Amino acid sequence: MSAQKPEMLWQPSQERIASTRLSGFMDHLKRQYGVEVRDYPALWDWSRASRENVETFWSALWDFCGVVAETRGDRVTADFEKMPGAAFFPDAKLNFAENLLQQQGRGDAIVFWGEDKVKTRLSHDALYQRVSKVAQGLKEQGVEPGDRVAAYLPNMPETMIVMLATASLGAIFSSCSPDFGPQGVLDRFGQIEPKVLFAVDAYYYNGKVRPSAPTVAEVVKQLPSVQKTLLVHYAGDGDPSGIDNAERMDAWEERFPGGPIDFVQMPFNSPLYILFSSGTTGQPKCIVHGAGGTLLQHLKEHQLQTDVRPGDRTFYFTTCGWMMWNWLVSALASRATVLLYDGSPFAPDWRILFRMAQEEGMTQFGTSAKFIDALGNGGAMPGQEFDLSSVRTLMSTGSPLLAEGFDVVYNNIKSDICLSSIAGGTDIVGCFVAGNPIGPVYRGEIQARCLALDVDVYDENGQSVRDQKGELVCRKPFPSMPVKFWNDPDGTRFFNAYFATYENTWHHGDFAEISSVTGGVVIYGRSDATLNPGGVRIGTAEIYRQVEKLPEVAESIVIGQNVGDDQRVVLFVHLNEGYQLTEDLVTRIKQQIKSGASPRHVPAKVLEVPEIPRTRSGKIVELAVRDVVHGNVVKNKEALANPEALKHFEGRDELRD
Ligand SMILES: CC(=O)CC(=O)O
Repeated sequence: MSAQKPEMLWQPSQERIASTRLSGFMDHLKRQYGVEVRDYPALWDWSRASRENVETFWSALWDFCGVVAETRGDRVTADFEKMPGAAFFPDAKLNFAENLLQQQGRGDAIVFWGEDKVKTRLSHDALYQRVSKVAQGLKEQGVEPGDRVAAYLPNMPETMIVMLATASLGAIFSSCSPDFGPQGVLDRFGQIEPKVLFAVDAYYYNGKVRPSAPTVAEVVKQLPSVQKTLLVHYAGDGDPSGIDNAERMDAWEERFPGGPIDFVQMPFNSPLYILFSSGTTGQPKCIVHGAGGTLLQHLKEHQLQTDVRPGDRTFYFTTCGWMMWNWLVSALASRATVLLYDGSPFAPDWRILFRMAQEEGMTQFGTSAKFIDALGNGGAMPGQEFDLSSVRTLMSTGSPLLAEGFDVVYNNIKSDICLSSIAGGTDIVGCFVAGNPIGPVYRGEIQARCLALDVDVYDENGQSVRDQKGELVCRKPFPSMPVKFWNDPDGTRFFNAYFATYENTWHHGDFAEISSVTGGVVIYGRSDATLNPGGVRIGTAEIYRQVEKLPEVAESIVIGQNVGDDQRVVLFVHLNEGYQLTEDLVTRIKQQIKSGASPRHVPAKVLEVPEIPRTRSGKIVELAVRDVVHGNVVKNKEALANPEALKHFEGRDELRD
């Protein structure tokens, strides 16, 4: 990125700015704390400048969002100068579920679509009662604070109910989507030893029923910690008889009377979730997130970065095996309705999510860069076919949204919309960089660094740089840092994951750049996948951006292959139907990369593959492909949605010379 202003694609009107939660928060800061800032850049700068400001920010956010707690305590931070080690609200006691169950009445708490087959909705009162019953059932089962409850469930209301019931007891919730096979589930739940398992009988994907009960039966046999399994009846026959110690969840739940929930008040940092790293380089890491940190981080991201308002209807396309599920469900705490969708986003075709947006009055539409690319490549024009007037914000994550993806959103979906490309991930159950509802959107740029996060980009010497690629870091503590890794008693794995590179600084592992002109951010890929031909670091997204401009290319994956003491860039392309990788196409691909990026980016080899391997949450796996090309074992193929695709990269003659 040069120090130039990219094209501005959208700017909020003055009325819109005035109506945002963020403007309300800025007023609150002014009235309560005398902090006066004119715009987002000034607010961000103030919010992370010193310990005092960070503390004021989080205190103000707590009040502004109306956090419910038994006690907040006087201290906002302890050991602030230590990373790891710093703590937020060390004297506070609260319950996460209580904060998400504040609304009452017959309005929608959850709306659920299971592809085009199932539509259900649950009111706030009904949700509360179901959570109450399940919490009573879990209590009878002996679940106590700190115990683990696991869910092998689709993205359906029961998953939220189980999570809320677990959290109401101060226990720890962990989930895995039902597309994982037995080994994938055991690699995850085997490490955390849940006491109770909730699992689905079958689910829908791409119009077909996919049975899960046989996997559940196999998993339960190898998970001795599980004392009881509750089978959720969804797309199967609901028969639990083949599973040890299993019962149907609906019948079990009905045995309990419900009524007021006794929310156990827990320390701010008590574990709420265990999330799993993708596990493509070994056993998945079990990342433990705290109740208070998750709550505050999501309140901030929803209300201030995404403008979620009371009465909104918030949607993110996700499974419950991805942290965007945890992110989405917290929207209840901002008094929004949560819209859940389970299945393929193309079932029966690309229209389904836009139909949901129109029929359900969606206000925030969350998706992935890959979905936006697919719409663009397929020439879909959702804005012409659907009334998307309710949708104010469109979010994208999963991989960097390239500049062309911004065009698809504004040309094909909606012109008056805040496009928030967001990035962070499982490690922080949230974002480092995200939207700014009161500022402009520039083509190809993430709008802003998130409030109260001292995000920067460092060069290899640990110096802050602008308009230059480097490592994304965070220089001060923040509430949603993980509490710890499970089974890491001395914290060594935790330290090595984030704090070993720069002293007292979070090293995130994204290769990124901050513009000195707009303050926007571009992410060029994961830093462990960067290419290094001739000693120059190149982010993989720099290459994807060029290659995917060619209509023949459906997708691509690029790696650095070690040859002698150097590295060469090898690009694999998956072509759209009807095309072949002719010499002419290879020349045009190289030409596009050379003119669009630089001669250094041009791959030494361009090879065709019929499929690109990806994780179950849709991320292409450059490191796994790199391993295969170098003849190394891919450690955890269970993490992949299509592990068989790896064989197309193995032993390729073209890569022997
Ligand atoms: C917010 C994110 O960064 C989500 C992801 O891509 O994992």
